[in-house]
Amino acid sequence: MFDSFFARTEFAPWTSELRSATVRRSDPKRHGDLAGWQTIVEQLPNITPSECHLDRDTVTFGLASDASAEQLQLLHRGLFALKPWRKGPYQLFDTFIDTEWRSDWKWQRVQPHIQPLNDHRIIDVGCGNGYHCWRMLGDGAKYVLGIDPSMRFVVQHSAIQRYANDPRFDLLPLGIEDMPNTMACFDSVFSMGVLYHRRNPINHLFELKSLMTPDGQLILETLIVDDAEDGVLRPHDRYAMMRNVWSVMTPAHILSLLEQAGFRDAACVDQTVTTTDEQRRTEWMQFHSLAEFLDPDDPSKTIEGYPAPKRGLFIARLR
Ligand SMILES: Nc1ncnc2c1ncn2[C@@H]1O[C@H](C[S@+](CC[C@H]([NH3+])C(=O)[O-])CC(=O)[O-])[C@@H](O)[C@H]1O
Repeated sequence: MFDSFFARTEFAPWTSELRSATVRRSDPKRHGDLAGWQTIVEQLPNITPSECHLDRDTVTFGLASDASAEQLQLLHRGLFALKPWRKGPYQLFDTFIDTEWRSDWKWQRVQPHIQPLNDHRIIDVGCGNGYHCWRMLGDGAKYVLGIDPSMRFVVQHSAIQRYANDPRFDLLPLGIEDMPNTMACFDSVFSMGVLYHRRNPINHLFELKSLMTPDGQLILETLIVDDAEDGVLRPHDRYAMMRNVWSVMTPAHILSLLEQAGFRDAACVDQTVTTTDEQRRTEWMQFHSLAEFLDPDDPSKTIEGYPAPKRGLFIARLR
């Protein structure tokens, strides 16, 4: 499943460390459902897409006319069985995957503020099933490595790669903590929606820094709050029903952490409140979504009484 990454010579110095972590993370004993998901992917029909579009809001592989009615039905059934699909949207032949998130909206906020990605080698930390990685390739990136510890998302990616068959994109089942700290070879380092999941935020910034080339750019996107004591809101238990949110910081606090971690020219270039149009329940993600995580009497608050989710986008460099 991960052979294409391990065949790349430019990562040879780190291959053995990354291979051990990949084997450990994808151990079927840790994931009761993994074998079943892999069988679903193996049983997807063989169809060759006549065209692919990575530069569209809906990342698209193939046309309905590329396959028989029976193949289209098998494809739809297989992809649907891999739900919940959180990040997208995607179109595979005649199947439209209407994901929980309009991830294209985030990309529209990011794209105008970053250095062109032409010929960049990129890492996307916490990439989910890889929606934004496809968009990076659509914007001219040379190669994208996505990492995400969730095996379900890795398997969803392998279903898409079955049709995309694109050697410029690998997704490994890794957390940022699995990455070697000497792998400074990425021109753009993306960390979107991960910082608040890390117990030690400045440590996360150092981890990201260690992956960057000296001229590289950091694109950091995370939950923010307008005000908090000492700049940090630490949810007591859950935040918008999420268990693993350790801290939500003010933009000023995040900028100061970036400076402490040795980044230059750090700027907060966008702040956007997440709406129930951007994150919502769909046929492809049938669990509760943002509408159920907000106070029904006051949608400016989460159900726990904290400020409702707002996201900040930060750009920084090393020199
Ligand atoms: N230690 C970790 N290391 C790496 N990834 C992690 C870790 N812990 C959790 N994740 C992964 O980080 C992702 C966070 S979602 C953002 C997805 C995409 N980036 C987006 O911007 O839409 C949050 C959101 O919904 O915004 C999930 O896929 C986790 O599995």
